Order: sequence, then structure tokens, then C-alpha cells
Amino acid sequence: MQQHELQFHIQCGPGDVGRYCILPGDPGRSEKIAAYFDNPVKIQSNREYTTYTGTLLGEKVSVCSTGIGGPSAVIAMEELHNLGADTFIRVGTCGGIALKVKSDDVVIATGAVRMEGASREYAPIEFPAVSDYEVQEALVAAAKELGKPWHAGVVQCKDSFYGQHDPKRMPVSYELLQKWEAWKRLGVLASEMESAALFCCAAALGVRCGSCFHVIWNQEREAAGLDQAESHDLSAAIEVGIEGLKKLIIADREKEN
Ligand SMILES: O=P(O)(O)O[C@H]1O[C@H](CO)[C@@H](O)[C@H]1O
Ligand SMILES: O=c1cc[nH]c(=O)[nH]1
Repeated sequence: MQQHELQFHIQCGPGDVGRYCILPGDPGRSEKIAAYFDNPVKIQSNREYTTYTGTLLGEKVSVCSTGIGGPSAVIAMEELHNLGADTFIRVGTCGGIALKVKSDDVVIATGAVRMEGASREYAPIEFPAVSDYEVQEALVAAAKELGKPWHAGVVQCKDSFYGQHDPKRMPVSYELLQKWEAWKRLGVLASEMESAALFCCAAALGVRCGSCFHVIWNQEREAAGLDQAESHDLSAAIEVGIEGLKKLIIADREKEN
């Protein structure tokens, strides 16, 4: 591949991003997350990738949206890593699966079910998609401090949003429905789309990645007649991501000294 000054998809160049990066899916969320940085500057917006850089505790940090799904998420991670990033926190949305996970709660992924395609191009299917322990620990500590309801556990990743929400319509309904039942019995907390690919890509690159999510709704609670709640205020999940990142910056400084 030809070497350009700018990374092909994110269109950022040397010096544009920090070592620490937050990865939301939605490009509109980049600006909201950057508002928590000191001196945020919009670097670039190309395709689904909107990037801002600022500082937290005096450390250069960036936010770059990844779009929907594993393929575009791992492109962002690869290109940010090419520019020196080595620590990633996905701040996303998810739909609850376990009945204890309610709309507006925060979920922190400890691992991710690899029912998607991109992770298979990084690691054989026997390899587990797990969150980095230090990132996980920082996110849990941040959620505790924030005092919002939170859960830590396995999330499920897939490539079809509508395969999750309308599985009976799909020609492969037999597989989708049976596997969904397995995720429920295995205590999987929630469903989203990017963490499995990001965790496997991070392992292949030798970098740290964790994820936290805002729970929009829980289709299983709705099916059980418990509630039909729906929330689109992501501030708690964003704050968990920002506070988690600050904790990592502090811990890294302590390690270096
Ligand atoms: O809100 P984001 O971060 O995009 O995350 C979730 O929302 C999208 C689906 O609506 C998928 O990307 C899924 O993982
Ligand atoms: O139900 C949901 C909500 C957000 N993202 C998903 O992938 N599924």
C-alpha cells in the first residue's frame, strides 16, 4: 500500500491524535465527548470518522467515531494506532439482554461474543474477545464513583441490527433464535456490534481496549412484560468513559515514575 502523510480513512496525520482514544460509533457523539476535553479541536471528518483532539489532565487525548459494525471500527483502531494510539475505550450504546439490565443503566464489557465477521480476520474463532483488564478496572472504578447503576460482563456482538430485533423475518431465523436463547442462558448482558472486533484487533496490535455502553432498551424485559422503557441520554456512559480514561492516565503516570 502506498504511504501517505494522512491515514486513508480517518484522514488524520502525524501529531493529530493522542495515545488515548475514545471510540464512539455515532459521528455526532464525537463532539459531545470532545466537550469533556480541555481545549478540544476538530481535526477531521471523513466518512463515518469524526475526530477531535484535546487534553485530559494535561495529556493529549482524542475521540474518533467508528460508524456501525466491526469492519469500520477496526479501520479506525488500525489507523489511530498507526499514529501512535495505544489505549482505546469504546463508548457505545447497546440493547439489554439479561433481565437485570435496565434502560439507562451502564454496561461495561469484560468480553464479547464473536457473532460477527471482522474479528475472524484477526484471530481464530477459538481466541476469546476480551477487554483489557486495566481498562476494565478503570471503567468499573469510574462507574462506582459516578453512582449510576452499572453491570460488568459479557456482551454479544453481531453484524445485523435487525437480526437482533427481527430474527423471525430472517431466512436463518433457526440459527439466530437458538443462539439468542444460548446468550440468555449464559448470562450475556447486552447486545451491540463493535467490541468483539475491537478486542481482537487490539490483541493483534498489542494495545489496550475496553468498552462501556449506555443501555437504550431491553427487548427481553419488554417480552417479559416488565417495562418498555427507552432512553437516549448517554451522559452517564460518556462520563464513565471519560473518568475511566483519567484513571488510566493517572495509573500510567504512576507506573512510569
Ligand atoms: O451507538 P453505537 O456506538 O453506534 O453502538 C450501537 O449502535 C449501533 C446500532 O444502532 C451499533 O453501532 C451498535 O454497536
Ligand atoms: O438493541 C440495540 C441497541 C443498540 N445497539 C445494538 O446493536 N442493539
